[in-house]
Amino acid sequence: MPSIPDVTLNNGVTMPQLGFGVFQVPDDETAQAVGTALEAGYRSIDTAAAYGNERGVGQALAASGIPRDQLFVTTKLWNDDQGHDRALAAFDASLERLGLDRLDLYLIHWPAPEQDRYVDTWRALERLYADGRIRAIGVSNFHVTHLQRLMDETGIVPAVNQVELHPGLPQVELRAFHREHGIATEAWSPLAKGGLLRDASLGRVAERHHVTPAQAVLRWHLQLGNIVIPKSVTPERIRQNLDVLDFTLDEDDMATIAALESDLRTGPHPDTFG
Ligand SMILES: NC(=O)C1=CN([C@@H]2O[C@H](COP(=O)(O)OP(=O)(O)OC[C@H]3O[C@@H](n4cnc5c(N)ncnc54)[C@H](OP(=O)(O)O)[C@@H]3O)[C@@H](O)[C@H]2O)C=CC1
Ligand SMILES: O=C(O)C(=O)[C@@H](O)[C@H](O)C(=O)CO
Repeated sequence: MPSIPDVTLNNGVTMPQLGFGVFQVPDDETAQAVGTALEAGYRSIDTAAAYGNERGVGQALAASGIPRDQLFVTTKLWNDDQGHDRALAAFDASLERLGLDRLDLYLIHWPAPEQDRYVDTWRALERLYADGRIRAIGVSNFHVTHLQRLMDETGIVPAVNQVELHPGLPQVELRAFHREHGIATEAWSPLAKGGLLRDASLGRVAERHHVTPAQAVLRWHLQLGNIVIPKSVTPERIRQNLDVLDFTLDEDDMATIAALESDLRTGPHPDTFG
């Protein structure tokens, strides 16, 4: 199987374009799922303090025997821990649960605009970055207004914005803003939580390439330049979602998948959540 391509972030750090997400995987099942993913070839793992499974992720990383510099670990700061000092403490707690002394990517999970603390929180992440405790810092679920404010008030451009993104919600304008400012786009729920996979037109694209609908959707993301972190607890699907590197969708295929746009949101709205 070809190797997973890297994306170079705006500070020069490289991140695998295809990783493994663990939302809603219970902590005591996480080590097994992440272990299967690492065995299959994934090297990037996406978790969050809010998922309650950082310990399970850490156990799998430790058990894998894979050298630390070949792994890319992301976790996220939960909304209750926003604010400068709380963020510093939350970071220490996440690292302790993960069993790591350094993180690859730390994200503010949601802007939680009603709290109005994401700029202060961002300054804490900048400090952790300056101290060499995180290789890259970014945000999640930020819209253009939130990104613009961070950049205006701090001058530091996030390396990554992880947002809900799939054919039903392709985030065309946000992706254009990211491109303009050198922010990498990371797609959460890249499979729309499984919701679009029975679509007939998607099925025809998949059939043409002898792949599954999920593989066609992941390939669509990769060709758009998105970083993806599909989640599965099913070993066969974990392996299948990685096997998307040796076929290419043509323009018609890409357009067919793009036509699934329907303003579909599977998660909360960033302007009102948190
Ligand atoms: N920053 C944020 O706010 C958010 C971040 N995320 C991150 O993004 C990751 C992925 O998003 P998530 O919401 O989990 O949803 P996904 O879009 O990755 O879909 C996961 C669902 O699709 C199923 N599935 C996976 N692979 C296949 C396949 N090949 N064929 C058919 N069905 C499949 C899974 O089932 P099964 O497991 O039973 O195999 C599961 O039900 C999360 O795990 C998390 O890391 C997610 C939500 C919000
Ligand atoms: O999975 C995540 O990372 C999320 O932030 C969301 O799932 C979010 O917590 C949510 O769906 C709350 O209802």
